[in-house]
Amino acid sequence: MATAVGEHPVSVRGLRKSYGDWHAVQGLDLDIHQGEVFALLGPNGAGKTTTVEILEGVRQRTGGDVRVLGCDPAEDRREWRARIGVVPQTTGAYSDLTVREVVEHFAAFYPNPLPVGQVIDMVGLGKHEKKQSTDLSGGQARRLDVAVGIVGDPDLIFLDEPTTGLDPVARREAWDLVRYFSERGRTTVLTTHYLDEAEALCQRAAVIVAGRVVQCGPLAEFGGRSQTPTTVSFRIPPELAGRTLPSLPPGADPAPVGADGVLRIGTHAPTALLAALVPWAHQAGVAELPELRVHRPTLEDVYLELIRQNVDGTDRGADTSQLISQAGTR
Ligand SMILES: Nc1ncnc2c1ncn2[C@@H]1O[C@H](COP(=O)(O)OP(=O)(O)OP(=O)(O)O)[C@@H](O)[C@H]1O
Repeated sequence: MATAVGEHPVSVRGLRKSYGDWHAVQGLDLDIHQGEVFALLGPNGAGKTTTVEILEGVRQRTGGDVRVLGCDPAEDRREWRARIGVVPQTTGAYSDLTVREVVEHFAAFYPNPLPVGQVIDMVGLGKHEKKQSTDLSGGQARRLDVAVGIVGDPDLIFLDEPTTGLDPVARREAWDLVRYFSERGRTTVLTTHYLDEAEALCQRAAVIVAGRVVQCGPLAEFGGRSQTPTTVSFRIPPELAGRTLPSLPPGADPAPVGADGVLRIGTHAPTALLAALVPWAHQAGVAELPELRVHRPTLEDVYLELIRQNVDGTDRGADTSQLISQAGTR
């Protein structure tokens, strides 16, 4: 029952899922390591929830091999299920129970649940524990979903867009909760459209497009981010207009100045580049370079580029530009 030594908590090979003639997941491979917070990223309709629900044993797969905590999730076993926590994408309906009653009800399914009061406090519902769950606001109801997902003190937690609808403070609290489990060696699979969330919490991520993994690895290296040049840019002031640039560090690559009057220089040595530009500007009487920016590619930059390269009509009926504009905005 325990995950064998050397075995990943989640291991997927050639996963396929079809809904009729629609192939939502088309040969997906994935390994999620023990103790990591792993992000599943991708545009709407890419197959993330389908994949996660197959891993949770909620949906049946069409093909491929799946191991979760050493078991095939299609063979639903009570002890296996007790080791998994799930926060689904949609908010649960908990009928006429108070917050405390809901959490107590779910705690009873697990052999070693966390103390109910502690869980309610952890999700920030301490003040509302006597409230009917049906009377909670959208964000409070989402916190209750998280409480239900973690009360069993799971070894592996699936969080499907857990912070959608939460206010910024509640989002940070939810992040702390993920860190709490991570520090206790638990494994978390986080599906999110918030790239700042992925960057704040996750060591590694996979981007899924049209049911396939198009990129998987450490977020810091995504899309060759660590090797991509930095761009130094500034608006050219009248004093520098028409002047020849100073001698720049090797590899610096100034782009032709466009109609916006901004000079952009790609470089792997931004500090050396600035060290050349600053005395050059001072000599011309320019103490401050207007709108000076040093821009390293963000996760969002590389993500959008990945989607641009790989989108092939992921959402039925959606055109490509719509998919790109959805990416990272939800
Ligand atoms: N029960 C179903 N019957 C038919 N098609 C489905 C069903 N569930 C999902 N799909 C389709 O499978 C594709 C993948 O859906 P899925 O919910 O896995 O995407 P997702 O990546 O989680 O999207 P989102 O980011 O919008 O939550 C979509 O095109 C969706 O319409």
